[in-house]
Amino acid sequence: MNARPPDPRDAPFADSGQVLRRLLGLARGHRGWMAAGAALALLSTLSGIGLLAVSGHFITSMALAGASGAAINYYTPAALIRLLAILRTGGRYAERLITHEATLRVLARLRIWLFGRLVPLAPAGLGGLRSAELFSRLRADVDALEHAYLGVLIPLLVALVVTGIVLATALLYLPVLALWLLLPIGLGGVLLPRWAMKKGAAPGATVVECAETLRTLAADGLRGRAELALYGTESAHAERIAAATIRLQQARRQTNRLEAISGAGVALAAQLAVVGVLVFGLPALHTATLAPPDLTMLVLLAMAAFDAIAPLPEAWAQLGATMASARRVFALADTPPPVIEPQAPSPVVHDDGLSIRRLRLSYGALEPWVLDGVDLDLPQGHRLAVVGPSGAGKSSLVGALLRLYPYQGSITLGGTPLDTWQGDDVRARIAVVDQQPYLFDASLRNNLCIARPDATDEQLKKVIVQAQLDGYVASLPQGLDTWVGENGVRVSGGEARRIAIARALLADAPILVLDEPTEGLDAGTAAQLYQALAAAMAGRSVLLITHRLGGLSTLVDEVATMRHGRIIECVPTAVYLGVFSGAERASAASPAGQVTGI
Ligand SMILES: Nc1ncnc2c1ncn2[C@@H]1O[C@H](COP(=O)(O)OP(=O)(O)OP(=O)(O)O)[C@@H](O)[C@H]1O
Repeated sequence: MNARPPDPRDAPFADSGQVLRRLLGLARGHRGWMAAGAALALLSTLSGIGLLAVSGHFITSMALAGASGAAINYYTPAALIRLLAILRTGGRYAERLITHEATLRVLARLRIWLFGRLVPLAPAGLGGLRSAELFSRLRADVDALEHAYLGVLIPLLVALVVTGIVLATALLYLPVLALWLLLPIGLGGVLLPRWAMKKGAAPGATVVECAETLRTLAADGLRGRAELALYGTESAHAERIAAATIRLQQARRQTNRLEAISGAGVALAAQLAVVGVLVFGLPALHTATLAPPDLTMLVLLAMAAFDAIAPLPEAWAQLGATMASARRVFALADTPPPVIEPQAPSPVVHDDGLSIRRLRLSYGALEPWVLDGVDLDLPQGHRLAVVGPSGAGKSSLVGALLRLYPYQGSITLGGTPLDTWQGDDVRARIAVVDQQPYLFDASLRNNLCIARPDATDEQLKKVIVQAQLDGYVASLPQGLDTWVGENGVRVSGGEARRIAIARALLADAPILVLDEPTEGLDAGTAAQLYQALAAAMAGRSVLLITHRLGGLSTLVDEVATMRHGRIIECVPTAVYLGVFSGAERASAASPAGQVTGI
């Protein structure tokens, strides 16, 4: 139950064919769009090639007819040229529309799929990844996967069909030419792409890795810009960005060099093909085994074949980066959830008594136990404070209660083990105000309504008063429609905490867990808040985690002291506050003096 979550960055190298097949599997439901896009790409390419070949043939025939004075039928080829021109232009337009529609649909599906796989991993399974890295996988890596369809599958299909047609035509007119063409086609269409793919794998993966490092450094630098400026370390941070940029540039230079070499290689192969047509075609003209218009047509067809082959080496060189992105996405998606949902969840009970026995929790296989045998009871309707020095494990206890982290020992809710509950059912019965509550970049109303999307104005008003926020909201010109900014930058720490308390109260859960709810509040507001919470939670359970002793007796019946991941005593609040003076108790609970009176 307490296995260390695997680090997604240690993903084993999976073979590219498997990765591509898995990507295609995820495109299920949009394969019709993908097939239509591929069919249109073929139609427009073949129309273009047909246009070249028919025009060349027609112009040569006209020239010969003009020279010899013979009459030829020019209506049919002229009509065919017009038709092919329309098909090429219209086909190209429709191809762009449909292939992009297909790509966007597949990417949207991939993103939703990946997000769905991430949800059960949070927070325990994502501990090794920073938010910028996660964002990078959800956005940049998923976006890079479009190359698999637009840059690899379609060009490969088009090149296969086109070279097949060109070889078949050559075979029909001049079999020896078909044999010769195998050489430049093999060079430009098979050897160069293989070489480019092999050489492009390492720099491609470096490009992806450096781009992620740069995004992470930029995001970190922006978030921590005040600290960097304060300690004068902007230049050190800038140097790390510069180092990552240089590595990225070097890798890009390598991929560009590969593209240039393979582009030159394909151009050379195209020349070889044309030379071959002339070398074998001209003698055939003399022996009249080939007509002059057919020779023109074969020259143009050979050139057209290389228009289809030209994108292959570059596509294969970029495949390294695409595969690196795909592997990172799959490695993340395949991380097993650290907290496993039960196969047959227990039915929801209506007794909300919590009982904790021999609870142990660590944040990784090699990490120490931060909870090491906690025994604690919170019967229905009771209110308990857990106090103790910083690092004692108080917040970790909340993580275990919410089934956010795997644990050993037992926690029962209404007599039923918590690990037989669905995580969502547990979280519907326990509302939490976190130590660092997160506020979304949205209005105050939106931030509150996360707990209850259909909350009425009356319900909102009630919890705002209970959380001692009414004065603050009344002072806002836009009231509940006030924007709180990214992670609540436009509200103070104390206001953010009270918004989180109002949000938790709105959830109307039978158990309320408050982690340092009075942090950032003055003594008067804190005392009023405790009073209001005591009234709001009458008959329901409260678990309060705090360093501050002031006003405790208003809210809680008992105080449990935690030290080194264990509850060392649990006594009625009056006893706790009465036996020793506040100062003596503070030093008893925390050698560092972190448990304080307000
Ligand atoms: N996500 C995490 N990953 C690894 N270690 C963690 C994590 N969260 C907490 N810890 C460690 O667990 C120990 C207990 O932390 P916890 O936050 O539970 O203590 P606390 O009693 O709530 O402290 P405070 O009063 O300062 O909030 C600490 O040593 C901390 O470093």
